[in-house]
Amino acid sequence: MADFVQASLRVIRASGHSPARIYTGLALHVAERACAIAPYFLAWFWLSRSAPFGPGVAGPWAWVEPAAWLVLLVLGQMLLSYLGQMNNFLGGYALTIAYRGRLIDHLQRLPLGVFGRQRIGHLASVMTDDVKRMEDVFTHLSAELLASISVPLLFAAMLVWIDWRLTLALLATWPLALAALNGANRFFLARGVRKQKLFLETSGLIVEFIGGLRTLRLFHRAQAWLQGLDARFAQIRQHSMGAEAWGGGSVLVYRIVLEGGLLLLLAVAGWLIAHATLTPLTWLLFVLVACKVLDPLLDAAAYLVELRALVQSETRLQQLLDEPVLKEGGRTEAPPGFAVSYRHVGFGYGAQRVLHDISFDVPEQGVTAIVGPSGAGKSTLLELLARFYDPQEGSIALGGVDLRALCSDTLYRQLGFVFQDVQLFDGSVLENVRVGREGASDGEVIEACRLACCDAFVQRLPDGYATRIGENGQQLSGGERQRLSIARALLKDAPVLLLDEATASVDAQSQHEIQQALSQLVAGRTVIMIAHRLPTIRHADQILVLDQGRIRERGTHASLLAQGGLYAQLWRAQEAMAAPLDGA
Ligand SMILES: Nc1ncnc2c1ncn2[C@@H]1O[C@H](COP(=O)(O)OP(=O)(O)OP(=O)(O)O)[C@@H](O)[C@H]1O
Repeated sequence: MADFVQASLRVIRASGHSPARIYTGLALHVAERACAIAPYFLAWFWLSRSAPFGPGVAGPWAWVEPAAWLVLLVLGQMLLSYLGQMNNFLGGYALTIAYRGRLIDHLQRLPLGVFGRQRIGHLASVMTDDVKRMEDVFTHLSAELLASISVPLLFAAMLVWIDWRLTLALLATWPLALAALNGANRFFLARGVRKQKLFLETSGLIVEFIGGLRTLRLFHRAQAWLQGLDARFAQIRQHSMGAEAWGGGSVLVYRIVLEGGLLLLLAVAGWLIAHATLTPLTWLLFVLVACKVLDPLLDAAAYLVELRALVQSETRLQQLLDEPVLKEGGRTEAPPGFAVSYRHVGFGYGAQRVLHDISFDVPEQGVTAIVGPSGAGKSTLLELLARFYDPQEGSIALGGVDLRALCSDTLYRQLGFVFQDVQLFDGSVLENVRVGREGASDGEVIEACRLACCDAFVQRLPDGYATRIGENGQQLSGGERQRLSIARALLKDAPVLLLDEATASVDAQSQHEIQQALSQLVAGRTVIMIAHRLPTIRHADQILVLDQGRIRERGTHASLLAQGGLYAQLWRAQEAMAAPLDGA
């Protein structure tokens, strides 16, 4: 319970929204519950004052006052219930909207490197399922839980006043029952963490399975994956059954101990009646009320599952909120120039060191190409310039200004990107290219597409530039997607261009068209490009050869060939691969 309260308070704090409305709703719910139980005590009170139980004589109109009170209580209960619910709904939704806004804002400020593919399934689950759970808690569960707890407490307060001995008998088993419930809670919480982890891993696998189904089926691996998923489900089932068997036992103990209070009550009442110290009316009241007191407490055990889920969801959301955001620099004006310099840059993913002591300069409007074997750290080197991450050692400057001093919007305004992994959205071609520059006219977008050699294939689409291209542009070929991303970059017209050449994976005609589009794009810009096909960078001003995270060689194409080192080896290897094809 303490975990639940702390988790709820953390959510309230994180949302930055006033919880006044929720508290009002909860207070109204308690008042509503008080109206619901009041008739028992009023009946006891009137009956104990009048015949045959009390000294008074019931007149013909004696029912009028109790009836009026009853009507008043029912009306009050209805009104309080309505107002309580409204306050809880409105307050709960407003708070969770603010909380979700805070999470989205936080996500937006995380370093771009955090959104690696492996995290998308996890993030999607956290941002939908876990936030939805918070919404349910603040709009429904908290009120129901408070009602479950407040009813027994209100009853107990009244019963103590009527007969403390019977009340004591009724309450005597509560501490033991609560201890059993607490034990069950701790047990479920510990098991639940592992179960949730299994769930999250499994949903990540399902996302990956659906995303990669085409490849898996083509390679006849779908069945093997399904077996892997089945094994995961079996693990979850086994884990859940273990948890239910043991945890369910504790809940059963809680219920038995709680209901044992009824037996104790009857025994004490019998003893008191035998000693003539208890009126039959008070005995009747306690017997009637005892079940009403216990019912909500028994219900409270059922909320245990939801409380546990809430605590776990909140933990995951808090972990997300605890992820360090990208430190924003204060400088909002563009740097005075667009030369790039890396100084003693070192970087690693966790314990794995990927870049070591990297220093180089990219002159303004010059083309610097990065080549090297797979896994050498080329993409990482480029991503550091876009602040996907900050270097752990050394610094990177644009126009002489350290990237960390620049506001990220200012930095991104100076950078154009053409990466291998082109992200397209389920909108029209026009909308997708316009992502490059908000507010660009249709004419400007079409002109950029024309320069990027997109016009011909776009015209062939059913509705031309208005054609919707499906989620992530699945209706387009790799080369077409690539050219749309070049059109975007052309439209953005940023002075610095980061290019991850992807022509290796497309056919010769597409390669030619992409090359043509790129030559439009690189003109007059500071360019850093990762090159996979060495012929495309023969004319680069500078070529850096990266190997195992270190710059092994640097120079022009001719000077590197003359050196006869790694670059010359790579060149010869590519020539040898191309030769049979050229000869064919
Ligand atoms: N997000 C990440 N988390 C952990 N390790 C990563 C991540 N991205 C890359 N790596 C690792 O860092 C090393 C360098 O990767 P990087 O993608 O920078 O190399 P690369 O030279 O661009 O390779 P390629 O030419 O195959 O794309 C590799 O060992 C890779 O496994």
